[in-house]
Amino acid sequence: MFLFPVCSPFLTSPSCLSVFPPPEMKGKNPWNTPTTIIITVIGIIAIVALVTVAVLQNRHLPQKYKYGIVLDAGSSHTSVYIYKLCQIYTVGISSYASAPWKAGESLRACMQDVEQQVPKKRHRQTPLYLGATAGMRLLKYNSSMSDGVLQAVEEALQKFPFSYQGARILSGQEEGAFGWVTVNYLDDRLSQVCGLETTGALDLGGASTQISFVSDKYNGSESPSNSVNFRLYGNDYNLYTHSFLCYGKDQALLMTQSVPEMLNDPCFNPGYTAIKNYSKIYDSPCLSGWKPQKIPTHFTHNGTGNFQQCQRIVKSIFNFTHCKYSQCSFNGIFQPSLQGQFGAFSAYYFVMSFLNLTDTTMPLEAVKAKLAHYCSTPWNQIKQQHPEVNEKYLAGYCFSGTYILTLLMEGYNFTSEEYSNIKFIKKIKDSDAGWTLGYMLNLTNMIPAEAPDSPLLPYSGYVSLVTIMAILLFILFILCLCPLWTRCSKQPEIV
Ligand SMILES: Nc1ccn([C@@H]2O[C@H](COP(=O)(O)OP(=O)(O)OP(=O)(O)O)[C@@H](O)[C@H]2O)c(=O)n1
Ligand SMILES: [Ca+2]
Repeated sequence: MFLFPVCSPFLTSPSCLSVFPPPEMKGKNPWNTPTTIIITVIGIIAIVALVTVAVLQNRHLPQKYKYGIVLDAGSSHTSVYIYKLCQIYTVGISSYASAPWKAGESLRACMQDVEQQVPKKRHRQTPLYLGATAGMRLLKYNSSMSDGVLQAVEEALQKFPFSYQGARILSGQEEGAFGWVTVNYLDDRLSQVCGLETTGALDLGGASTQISFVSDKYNGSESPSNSVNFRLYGNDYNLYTHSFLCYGKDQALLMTQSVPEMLNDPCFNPGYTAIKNYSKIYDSPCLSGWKPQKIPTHFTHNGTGNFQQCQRIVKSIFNFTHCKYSQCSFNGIFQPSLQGQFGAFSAYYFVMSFLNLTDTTMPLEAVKAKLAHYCSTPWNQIKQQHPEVNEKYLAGYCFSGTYILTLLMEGYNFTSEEYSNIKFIKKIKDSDAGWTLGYMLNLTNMIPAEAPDSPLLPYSGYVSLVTIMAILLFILFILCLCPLWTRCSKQPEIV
C-alpha cells in the first residue's frame, strides 16, 4: 500500500495526512471526508492567493503624488502646470506693471480650465503656487511695481477653490537649482543608488538663462554664491548653478539691437523689414545706461541674413576676458569645468527643434552650415515655408539659433566634442522639463532628504514570495487530490 504522507502546517494534526481514506470510510463518498474538506480549503487558499497576486501585480500603484498646480510666470508668458501644460498665450505678468489688475485677469481663463481638469473632490487639498522668474526680477529691479502685480495675481488666484500657497519671485539660483531637480527627478537619477551621475540643466528663457550641474572638481568654496547643496534620498549633491539675468533670448536680442549700426541686421533674414520703437529697446532694465543721447523714436529694422556677421554682433554682448577666478564662463562669472550630460530645455528646445538642429551628434560645423543657410534664406521664402508659425517667433529664429550656439560654445565653453553631451529636450517621461516640478516637489517635501527605509523586501519581492507560495499550495492541492481522484474514478473494489 502506498502511503503518500503530506506534512504541511496547513493541514490539521496529526501533521501528516494519508491521502487514502481510512478503512472506516471504505465505500463512502470520499469527497465529504475531513481530508477532502481540508484539501479543498487548501486549494481555495491557493487559488485566492494566485488571484490576489494577479490583482496586486496589475493594480496601479497608488498615486504617489497628488495634483499640484504651479504657475510659471515667465518674462514672455505664463504657463500653468498640473502635470499637463495649460499655456496662457499672452505676455508675462511683468508686462502688466502699468495695469496690475490685468495680470490677475490674464490668468483667469486658464485657471478656469484647470478647475475643470482637477477632480472637484481634490480641489481643497491641491496646492496652488505661482513662481515668477526673470521678467519680474527685472521689474522689481527697475521699480516697485512688482509688488502691485504680485498682489493682483494673488487676489485673482485666491478666488479659485485650490489650496493657495502664495505667489513669489524666484531667485535665479532657485530657478536653476529646481530645473536641475526636475530633470534628475524625472530621469530617476535621484534614487538611492549612490554614485549615479546626474544630468546638468540648461534653461533658456526670454529674460534669463540658467546653467546648473554637479562637478566633482567643484566644492563651492571658490564662489559660494554659485553653490547649492541638496540632500536627496540620502545622497548629498553640491550643485553649481548660475542665472544670467538679461541673457534670456529676448533681452539678448534687445542688447544686440542697441549696437549703433543696428539698422541693417545680419541676424534677420534678407528682405525682413519692420518699423520698431527704440523705447521698447531702451526701456529694458538690461539696457539702462545704454541709451544714446539723441535717438529717433522709431527705426527701420532691415534683415541682411549673414550668420558670420550675426555671430560677431552676438559675441559683442558677452565679456569673455574679465575673470578674477580660476576659470569663468562669461562676464566674470566663475564656472567649474563642465561635466556629464546636459538637458537643454525651454527656449533651447523651442528654437533648435524649429531649426531641426536638436540632433547633437551632428558635427558642429554642419550645425553652423545649416544655420547659416537658414539665416541667408529670404524672409518671404521663410514665411511661405512656415505659414503656421507666429511671425513674432519666426523672425527671431536666425538670431536665436546663433545666440544659442554662441552661449553654449563661447559662453559656457562647450567644446565641439562636448556639444554632443547636450540633449535638447521638451519633456522627460511626458512631463515638461523646467523649474516648476522641482519647485513643487521641494515645497511639498515630495523628495525625502533620507532614503526611505528600505523594506525587508522590495514590493516585487513580496509579490514573488506570495506567487511562489500560491503555486506550491496549488500543486499541493492537485497532488493531494490526485490519488483521491484516481480512487474515485475507479469502481470501489469489493473485497
Ligand atoms: N513656441 C515657442 C514658445 C516660446 N518661444 C520663445 O522662447 C522664449 C520663452 O522661453 P520661456 O522659458 O518660456 O521664457 P519665460 O519663462 O517666459 O522667460 P524667463 O524664464 O526668462 O522668465 C521666448 O523668447 C519666446 O519668444 C519660442 O521661440 N517658441
Ligand atoms: Ca522660464
